[in-house]
Parts: sequence; C-alpha cells; structure tokens
Amino acid sequence: MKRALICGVSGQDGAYLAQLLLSKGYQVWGTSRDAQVSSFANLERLGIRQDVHVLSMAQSDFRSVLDTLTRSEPDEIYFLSGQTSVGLSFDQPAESIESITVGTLNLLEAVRFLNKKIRVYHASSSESFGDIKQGVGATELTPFRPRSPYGVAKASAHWLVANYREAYGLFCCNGILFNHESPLRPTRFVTRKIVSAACRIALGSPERLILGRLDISRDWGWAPEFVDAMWRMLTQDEPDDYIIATGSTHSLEEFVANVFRCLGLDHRDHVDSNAEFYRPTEILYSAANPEKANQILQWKASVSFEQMIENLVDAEKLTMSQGR
Ligand SMILES: C[C@H]1O[C@H](OP(=O)(O)OP(=O)(O)OC[C@H]2O[C@@H](n3cnc4c(=O)[nH]c(N)nc43)[C@H](O)[C@@H]2O)[C@@H](O)[C@@H](O)C1=O
Repeated sequence: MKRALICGVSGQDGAYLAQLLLSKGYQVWGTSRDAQVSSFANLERLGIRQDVHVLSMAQSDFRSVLDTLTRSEPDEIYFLSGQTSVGLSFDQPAESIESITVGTLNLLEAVRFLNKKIRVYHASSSESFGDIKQGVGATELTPFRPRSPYGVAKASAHWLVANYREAYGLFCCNGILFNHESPLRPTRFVTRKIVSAACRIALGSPERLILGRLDISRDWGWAPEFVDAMWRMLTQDEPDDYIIATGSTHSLEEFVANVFRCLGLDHRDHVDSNAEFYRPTEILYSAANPEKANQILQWKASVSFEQMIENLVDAEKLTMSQGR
C-alpha cells in the first residue's frame, strides 16, 4: 500500500486530496501545525477524519519536518501548508516568507537527507506571475513578477523546487495552480464571502455586501478536480512543472452578478465596493494556458464557471438549512 503525506491536510485542497488518495487505496498521513487542537472540520465534513493519520508539523522548524517524515515514511509528499491568504501576507510578510519559502527549503532538505526517492508535489501559485497581459494566458515559461509578499514567497519556493530537482535529482514538481474554489473555502477568500453573504441576503438579511475592487479578473476553477492534477504529476516518469487552470478568465463583477442571479437577485441592489478591502498592490488581470497539463497529464478542467457558481450556491444553501 502506497503511503502519502499531505502537509496542510486541514485546508480545502488537503481535504479533497486526502479523499482522492484514500479512494485510490493510499494510506494517508496529514499534518497540521497542532494536530491536537485542530478540529479537522474539512475532513469531518467529507466523512474521512478517521481514515487519516494526523501529525503536528511546524514546517519552519527543520527538526519537526525531519521527525514527521521519519514517522510517516511516505512514498509521496504533497506540500500544501503555509500561508495561503494573499491579503494576510501584506500584514504578515515575514511569516509568509518563513512558512512558505523556509518551509519548502526544510522539506526539500529533509527529503534529500532521508530518502531521495520520495516524490514531492509543491503547491506553487499563479500569484507568482503578477499581472498577466490581457488575451495572453501564462504558460510554464512566463516570467514571474509577483505583487505581494505571498507571491514573492511562492516564487522563491518554486525556484527552490526546480533547483533541487536539477541539483540533486529529486523527483519534485511544481503545480502552478490558479484560483480554485469550493464550499470548504473560508470566508477570508472572496468567493465564499460573496456566496455566503448572498445566501443570507436571499433569506432576508438586510446587510450589504462590501467588497474591494470588482474590476479584477481571475481564472476560477473547481477545487475538487484540481487535486487530481496534483496526483497525476507524481505518476509521471519525469518530474516537471505544470499550470493547472480552466483557461477561462472572468471579472469579479461577473462572479458577483452570477451568484446573485442564481438566487433571483440583482447584485447592484446589494453590493458596494470600498477601499477598506483594497490591497496595497493588486493583480488586475490573471489568465492561464493549461495546454501542457491537458497534453501530458491528460488533465482538463470540466466544471465551467457557471456550474462552479451553482455548486457553491447549492452547497451554501444546504449548509445554512442544516444550521452549520
Ligand atoms: C492563486 C491564489 O488564489 C487565492 O488568492 P487570491 O487570488 O488573493 O484570492 P482571494 O479570493 O482572496 O482574492 C481574489 C481577488 O478578489 C479581490 N477582492 C475584492 N474584494 C475582496 C474581498 O472582500 N475579500 C477578498 N479576499 N478578496 C477580495 C482580491 O483583491 C483579489 O484580487 C489563494 O488561494 C492563494 O493561496 C493563491 O495561491
């Protein structure tokens, strides 16, 4: 039985990936910073909490990383942990660099020290690209020009992975994922914030939804199908880097309008934009060309923008009706 270690198993991607790997017969280990106090609510929600062996790991502490790998003896590691909020990275820049860049370095060093045969997936990010020229989707060869501490940290972690692959022959891959959403996203991220407020408003709440810039554009995909691409990367003969995205870009205004329309409402009656939620620097336009993943991994996003929004709204309505 293959053993997988998911660093950051309590997050959205960690939970869906654990579900996928369990369905493929893996023994799944997962880390969280403090496994004794973490509620693992996402694993509970997917009904797989009891099937995952959990450990505490602080990735900025090399000893902790080494201990975790020694105890779990993985064949594959999926490194998803560390700061995930771009917005928060402006307030906690040093923590972002430490958890993402130093954390990735510690993991690569531990693999190099213990067992170079362990296959490693690293959660790289489209934030590393910064703004992308309209009409041109980023490829794996597009240069990085990040516009947030998070993006800077992810760009350097990305290059550490590429360098350890070339210098020491590690089997490590960067998945450059564009935005991917699900009901497991916390409301700190804009999609869940919008969907959950819109559903409350549809039920009669008098609140107004206050957002930052509505003119930004992103390639938003459906998270449960993105984790399959992570697994596919580690099944290839050779390690490499891949863009994972739908290939279609929409503005935040379109996203908001679609959510409210799904609920029979007009967003213009309920939504305001306020500078309180602006970031010091912003990526206005992001777009991807996922052709390499389509060709080599045989992976293609199948959930459309409209279907993703319907899924999010349906899940939120269900959660609310269950009083969660
Ligand atoms: C690929 C990348 O994807 C995610 O990062 P993100 O794109 O920053 O995600 P978000 O949902 O926080 O923001 C999306 C956009 O929406 C704008 N926006 C407007 N108004 C609000 C607002 O009220 N809240 C938030 N959060 N954003 C807002 C905001 O300024 C930004 O332009 C992470 O998974 C990250 O880990 C990752 O790697």
